[in-house]
Amino acid sequence: MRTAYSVETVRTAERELMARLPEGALMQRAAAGLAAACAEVLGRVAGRVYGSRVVLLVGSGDNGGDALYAGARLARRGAGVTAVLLTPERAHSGGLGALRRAGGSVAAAGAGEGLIERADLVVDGIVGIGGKGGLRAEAVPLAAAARRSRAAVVAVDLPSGVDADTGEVRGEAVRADLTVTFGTHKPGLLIDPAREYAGSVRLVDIGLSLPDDAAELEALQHADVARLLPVPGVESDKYRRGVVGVAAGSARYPGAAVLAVSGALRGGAGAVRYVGPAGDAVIARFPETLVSDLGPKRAGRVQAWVVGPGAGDDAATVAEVLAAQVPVLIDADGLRLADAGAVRARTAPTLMTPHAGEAAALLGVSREEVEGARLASVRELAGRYGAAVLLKGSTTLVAGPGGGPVRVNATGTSWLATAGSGDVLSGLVGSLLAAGLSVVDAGSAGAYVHGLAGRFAAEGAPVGAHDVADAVPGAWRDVRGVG
Ligand SMILES: NC(=O)C1=CN([C@@H]2O[C@H](COP(=O)(O)OP(=O)(O)OC[C@H]3O[C@@H](n4cnc5c(N)ncnc54)[C@H](O)[C@@H]3O)[C@@H](O)[C@H]2O)[C@@H](O)CC1
Ligand SMILES: Nc1ncnc2c1ncn2[C@@H]1O[C@H](COP(=O)(O)OP(=O)(O)O)[C@@H](O)[C@H]1O
Ligand SMILES: [K+]
Repeated sequence: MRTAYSVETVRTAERELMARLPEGALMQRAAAGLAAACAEVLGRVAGRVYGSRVVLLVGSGDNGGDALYAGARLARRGAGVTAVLLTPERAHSGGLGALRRAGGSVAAAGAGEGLIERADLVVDGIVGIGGKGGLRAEAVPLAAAARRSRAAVVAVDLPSGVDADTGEVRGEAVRADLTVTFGTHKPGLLIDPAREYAGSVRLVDIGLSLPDDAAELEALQHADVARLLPVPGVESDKYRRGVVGVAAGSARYPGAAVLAVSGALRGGAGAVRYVGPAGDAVIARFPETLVSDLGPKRAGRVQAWVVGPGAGDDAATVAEVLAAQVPVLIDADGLRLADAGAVRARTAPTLMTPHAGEAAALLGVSREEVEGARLASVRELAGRYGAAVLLKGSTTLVAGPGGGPVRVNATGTSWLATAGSGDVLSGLVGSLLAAGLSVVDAGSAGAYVHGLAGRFAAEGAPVGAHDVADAVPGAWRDVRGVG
């Protein structure tokens, strides 16, 4: 499991560690890791460190100090290192001394942009976890020059200008090819839009110890998901594996029912029960489905329900499903049709799976506001509804009903932005619920497998939602390391 911690938690852990170490030791650890990563990048872009051109963008805090000490290490290996100081009177004095002693120099006022244009590597040490808001005016032209330049950009701890705790980007920020972060991931490195600014992320261990229960974010990895995915035992039968009910589709949108069932059949439940007006279309495509036209209450036992994909205006079915004493996943039209009081009153677990537009409608804000503040939005929805919430998008977030770390999933690909792929996800996750996973585990493991399936199906070319469903077994095998 990959975890990310808030700035406050990082600061506390840093203080504790610093009290036990000689002064400056932590910064030296950070600088050593940063310099090693920069040397690798220089090997790729300039062929070697010796003789390469490195520009350090140095702000007024310790983030700039890291950049200066790393720059000193590169200068000792023969790189031509020049520091551009954003506030010369407040630059880290120890780091500046080290850089000068190693043969590095400080740029003359106004020379920054020209230097960046000719550089092989730009090291962004403008601001790290001490940053507030977007880049300040004096840093904006430098960030723009770095973007124009053919130089590689390595961000120190965080791309300057992004919010470490939320992933929000208000105003200008540095766009990095690589971010070298210290001690732990910060939430902003894992959540869009900031995640995109970070490029790839490398974690340098500086010896911080962080409490397991204080993580802000958790990102499942293959091994975590492999442990969660249900696998039938020798004594299993279809009922013991769980039956998932799918109440979806309408005369207008029969395809949503077919796609939700296609996901459900690949999600680990022993049987899929379909309820709704698209039974013929479902059976034609998936004859193994148990189809009923009696409505959710009389359709027979299920261990979990999925309601809402393509449901049109069928509020009665949504209400009937919400009255069931089993886990319920509410998606798409179901989110609009569900009575908020009925959702809050449920005693069995509930998982809501909006995309940003649906989340915006539920919260009464704009889509852009949700996309700009995903973490706050998913937590707010979970709190309001007393339900788990899976917010879809480029990084999918899953918040539990009672707080705790939010799960983040980044296995997806933008090729998944295709009509109906969310219906496949809802069926898949519903099936995992029926198999007995908790709402947060089902949502995050389902999003993981679905994202991977999207990648496998697309491989760089457009796909339809049914291709994603077809790729789920391959993703599942990949996660389990079989086949
Ligand atoms: N505390 C420690 O022991 C360690 C800290 N490390 C580094 O130290 C950083 C934190 O250092 P600081 O607490 O000094 O904080 P930063 O260096 O992140 O930033 C603080 C400074 O930036 C200015 N600033 C704030 N917002 C700005 C903005 N939007 N644009 C431009 N300037 C802005 C502030 O006026 C302040 O002077 C970490 O991100 C990491 O890089 C590492 O060396 C590891 C060890
Ligand atoms: N840019 C993106 N990058 C990665 N995944 C994405 C992106 N856009 C959408 N997705 C994923 O694709 C799926 C789309 O679901 P949704 O928006 O509900 O579509 P639909 O309602 O058409 O089924 C979700 O799993 C979502 O996380
Ligand atoms: K930085």
